[in-house]
Amino acid sequence: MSLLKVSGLGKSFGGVKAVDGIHFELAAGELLALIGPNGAGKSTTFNMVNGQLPADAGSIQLNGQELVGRKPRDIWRMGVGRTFQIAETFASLTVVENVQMALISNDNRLFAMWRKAADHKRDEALALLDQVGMKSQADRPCSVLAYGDVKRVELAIAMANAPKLLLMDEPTAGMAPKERNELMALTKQLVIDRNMAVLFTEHSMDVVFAYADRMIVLARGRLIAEGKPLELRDHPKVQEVYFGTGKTFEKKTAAAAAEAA
Ligand SMILES: Nc1ncnc2c1ncn2[C@@H]1O[C@H](COP(=O)(O)OP(=O)(O)OP(=O)(O)O)[C@@H](O)[C@H]1O
Repeated sequence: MSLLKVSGLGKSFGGVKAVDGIHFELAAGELLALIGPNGAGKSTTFNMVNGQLPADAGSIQLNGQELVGRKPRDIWRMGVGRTFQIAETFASLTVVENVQMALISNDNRLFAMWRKAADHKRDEALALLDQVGMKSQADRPCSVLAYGDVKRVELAIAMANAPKLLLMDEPTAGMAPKERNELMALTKQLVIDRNMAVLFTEHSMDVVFAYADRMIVLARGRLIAEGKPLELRDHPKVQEVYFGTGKTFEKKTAAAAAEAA
């Protein structure tokens, strides 16, 4: 059975059908890219999956349990996580303190306890940092980290809730190609090690082709294609929606095709 099953999902804003009856599934251990040009409905879909936006129509099931109609906090407790950027106020905390905060909040402990409990969950936080390669920088303030390292800490924070499904909205935005590849390779490793599913939006086709197990393509709220990235590369509808946006897929050269075979 799929971990996530989305059927007939729809949302309109005034007369605009932002998401128009889409269906897709996602299995544990899978990285699924959600792509599409600006205004295609990607953010609206994300916001319905984690409960920030109520759906007008359709169903979103996690392990057979309906998410539509539930509050974001309940959906988070059921195992749907989301990466959030470390807020400015948290930049003053150290790397390990940021992860401890996430663990404490997951335990529903009062924030007020924090000051008295600086060691609380430290070992657990260090174990999470180890998984993202940031244990050695645990006691540095987040404010001094390189951008790629901040992204790793954000991943560790998202892991504190042990999500079954992690939503990542443009995880590699603003990153240089090397950092981008490192972050996605790490994400893929976490997906495998934890048998977790990831749904991510991405503007870089290089990232999608290199790391996504499957991709779904939205255009004007409709799902126009679904499949393995390299199989969809030359799909006429996918070519069409990207045409003129500067993000057209390049046709594979004979040499590249031979290399991939
Ligand atoms: N709160 C809102 N109120 C009114 N219209 C909205 C709202 N949110 C989204 N829309 C409209 O719904 C459509 C889909 O928007 P959405 O943000 O989901 O697209 P997207 O694929 O995430 O785009 P981008 O890549 O630019 O972030 C667009 O036409 C957008 O203008």
